[in-house]
Amino acid sequence: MNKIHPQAGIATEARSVDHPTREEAEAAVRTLLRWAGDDPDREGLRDTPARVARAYRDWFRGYREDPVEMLARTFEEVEGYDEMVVLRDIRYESYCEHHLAPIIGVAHVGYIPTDRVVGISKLARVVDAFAKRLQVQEKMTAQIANTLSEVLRPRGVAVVIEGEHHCMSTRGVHKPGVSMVTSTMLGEFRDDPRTRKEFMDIIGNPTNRMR
Ligand SMILES: Nc1nc2c(ncn2[C@@H]2O[C@H](COP(=O)(O)OP(=O)(O)OP(=O)(O)O)[C@@H](O)[C@H]2O)c(=O)[nH]1
Ligand SMILES: [Zn+2]
Repeated sequence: MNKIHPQAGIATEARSVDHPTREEAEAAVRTLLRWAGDDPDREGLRDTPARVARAYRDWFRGYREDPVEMLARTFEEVEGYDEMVVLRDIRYESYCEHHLAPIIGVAHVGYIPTDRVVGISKLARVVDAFAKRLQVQEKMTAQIANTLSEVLRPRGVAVVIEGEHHCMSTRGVHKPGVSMVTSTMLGEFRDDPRTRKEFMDIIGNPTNRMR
């Protein structure tokens, strides 16, 4: 079951799974090494299952992070600042849930505060908390926007994500340099075309940004 945060009704954790032991995880890596056509007992590969198990803890650390808690501390003394706040070009590394291949790109996050703002590093932390999981880009975009909207209760939230999917560039259709662009606009960003345009002007033209 997902852990539902009481404050916001947001699913903040992946489904709790029957967590394997480290030995089981390493055995699975040995199997994949054999599947690749190599010998897991040769010297160079002997420590690889342990390394991969450790790497998975890093690549998928988002399952152990709570984006709602990250947004808990806010600041009210902003002299009535009520214009758009934008953090652009937040580099992220995520993983395609279909092939386990990297999705690498940048996220742009904007919101219009009501009476309180959040530390800007927290916006980047929320991006990472969702990125460091197995993802579909559309879902990641919506999760980031919905979390900011439900926790901060701002007048609007905009999230644009660009991603190069390595499952498309290094295998399958083999199309390097293609970027997928997704967006979720909520509140004033969705309702007011001028607000949306101001945000899009601030983040600029996505073309070539990732290269
Ligand atoms: N919409 C969307 N599609 C994705 C994302 N990541 C990967 N995909 C696509 O998911 C699809 C999975 O298609 P399948 O036909 O089941 O898998 P496949 O046979 O490996 O497909 P190919 O990649 O075309 O070789 C592929 O078209 C991927 O390009 C994503 O974040 N969003
Ligand atoms: Zn993929």
